[in-house]
Amino acid sequence: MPEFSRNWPAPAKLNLFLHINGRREDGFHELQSLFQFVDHGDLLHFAITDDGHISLTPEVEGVNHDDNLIVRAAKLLQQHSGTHQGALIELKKQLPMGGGLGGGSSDAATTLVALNQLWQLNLSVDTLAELGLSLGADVPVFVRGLASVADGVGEKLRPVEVEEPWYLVVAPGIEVSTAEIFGAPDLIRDSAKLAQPEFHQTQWRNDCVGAVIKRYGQVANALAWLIEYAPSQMTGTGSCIFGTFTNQEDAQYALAELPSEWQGFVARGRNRSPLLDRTLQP
Ligand SMILES: C[C@](O)(CO)[C@H](O)COP(=O)(O)OP(=O)(O)OC[C@H]1O[C@@H](n2ccc(N)nc2=O)[C@H](O)[C@@H]1O
Ligand SMILES: Nc1ncnc2c1ncn2[C@@H]1O[C@H](COP(=O)(O)OP(=O)(O)OP(=O)(O)O)[C@@H](O)[C@H]1O
Repeated sequence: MPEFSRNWPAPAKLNLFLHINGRREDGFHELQSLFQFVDHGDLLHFAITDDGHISLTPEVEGVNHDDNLIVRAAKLLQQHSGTHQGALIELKKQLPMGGGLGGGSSDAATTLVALNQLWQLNLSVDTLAELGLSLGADVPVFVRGLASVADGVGEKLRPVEVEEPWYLVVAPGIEVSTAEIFGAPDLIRDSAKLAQPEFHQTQWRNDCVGAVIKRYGQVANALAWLIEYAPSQMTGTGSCIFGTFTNQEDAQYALAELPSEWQGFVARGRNRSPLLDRTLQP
């Protein structure tokens, strides 16, 4: 049996705010968003081989092997570096998919960072982030591992230090189509650009939430429930929502009351991702 390098974290992200400032000619939206990580996510294990083959177990339900962002990230790294090494990859999927937690993007970033180290490629973080961008808009922030304000169409990142509260994340059990929400005629897309939006906490909001709750009743119901316990918001284009708590006990208390039709977890906000911490370990 090949030896596995275990427990590479692929944490979830939350968009603490998502302000949409305009729509470009090509249909993409100018936005400002604050990304923070949490200490909960998927876990990946890697064993290095010398046959060039990439395998992933178990398969992710509903995603073809070659479409999986983990496999695509590994193959992209092979192509870019010219290495003949391969990898057996095990995935412990814990994050709900299509929920705005960025699980697929985070898995891809962790694969890039871990294989760069294990294949001894010595590619820079800038190079890995650039490769990651070709896989998805949210991959670079996971590669860099620092809470950041994104600007432009999400590609410009500026690291920031913000509070690290406890969150109760609730998954209403449905997938929201990002393209549908960005295409919605009623989407708010004229928010003012703020010079340093992280300083204006009272103005933090998600401009997509109105368009989402109008179309997805489960998100509206979950938000109405959570807001009774804590200030609550949606992440990305949903469907997941999060309540912000000053301590773990209160978040756990609310989780214990969660209606059985929804899933949820309690996690701590992190300005430095668990992946960044892991890269410093053997
Ligand atoms: C908005 C965020 O949820 C913030 O975390 C993400 O950046 C969305 O990332 P994602 O789910 O990987 O979505 P992408 O595959 O990049 O984009 C899906 C679709 O959303 C729309 N889209 C996305 C980003 C953006 N700045 N403007 C857009 O209009 C486009 O129609 C695009 O085709
Ligand atoms: N390893 C993977 N894990 C999850 N989804 C994957 C993976 N590889 C490919 N996908 C595809 O990516 C889609 C989006 O998954 P993901 O969990 O990243 O969504 P999300 O949390 O809504 O992300 P975002 O916040 O970027 O919108 C899935 O529906 C699935 O088809």
